[in-house]
Amino acid sequence: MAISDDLPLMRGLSRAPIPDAMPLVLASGSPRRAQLLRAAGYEFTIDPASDDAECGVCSRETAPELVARYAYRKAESVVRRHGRAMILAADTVASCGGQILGKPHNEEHAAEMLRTLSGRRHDVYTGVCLWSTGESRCIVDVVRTELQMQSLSETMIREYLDTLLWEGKAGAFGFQDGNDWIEIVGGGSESNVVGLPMERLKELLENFHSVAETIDARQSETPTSNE
Ligand SMILES: Cc1cn([C@H]2C[C@H](O)[C@@H](COP(=O)(O)OP(=O)(O)OP(=O)(O)O)O2)c(=O)[nH]c1=O
Repeated sequence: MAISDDLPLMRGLSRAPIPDAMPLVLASGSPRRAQLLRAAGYEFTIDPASDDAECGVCSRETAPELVARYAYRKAESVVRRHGRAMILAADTVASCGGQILGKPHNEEHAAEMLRTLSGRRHDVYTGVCLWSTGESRCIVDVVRTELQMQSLSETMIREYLDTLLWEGKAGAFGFQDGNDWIEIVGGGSESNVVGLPMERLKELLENFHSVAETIDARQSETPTSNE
């Protein structure tokens, strides 16, 4: 098994201009999101969202609703620190059999998640929020990618846990980790699985002026996604 956390070459890594040539700010501490943006040719600065942007789980929330809400909250948590800028935030979870799998708290939690995913179809959802501070307008969108995990033995799970590659990854598994345990079903977005749907991001930037909503009208709620 490879033990590199570098991203493999991915499809769909091209950039769109930032509306009104605003400076782009990535409100994320995820190394994968920064790597994807760099690989696509974006110039940006990084200002990670507050940790408390991810607290407060609503028990009846679906995975797409959760990632939309968290992406919005992450963007909101950095907005006041910036003048005229386009803020980009995202949140990623896996969803399997009705369970939402976020980042594991520890090794045993990671082992449980891998046992849940073993041999099963599941989805990875990433919520993306683009927030233009200048006009106080934002857009939140969610992309789903369907995946198939092969059956994992306890030995495979323990060996993977020993690499520590599960740390900080939703569902305790990195699609990019260099083994062939997991496959995308039906040609979905690879970059979405790794934390930022680059194809959708480009579309959102290209259409920002026609799709973004004013922040006041939203009253801090996030839209329900169709995904
Ligand atoms: C499913 C999957 C997720 N991930 C990562 C992407 C995200 O970094 C992470 C999910 O956690 P997030 O909470 O979405 O993001 P983060 O905590 O890393 O960063 P921030 O909140 O500052 O934006 O899981 C992979 O790297 N590979 C995968 O295959």
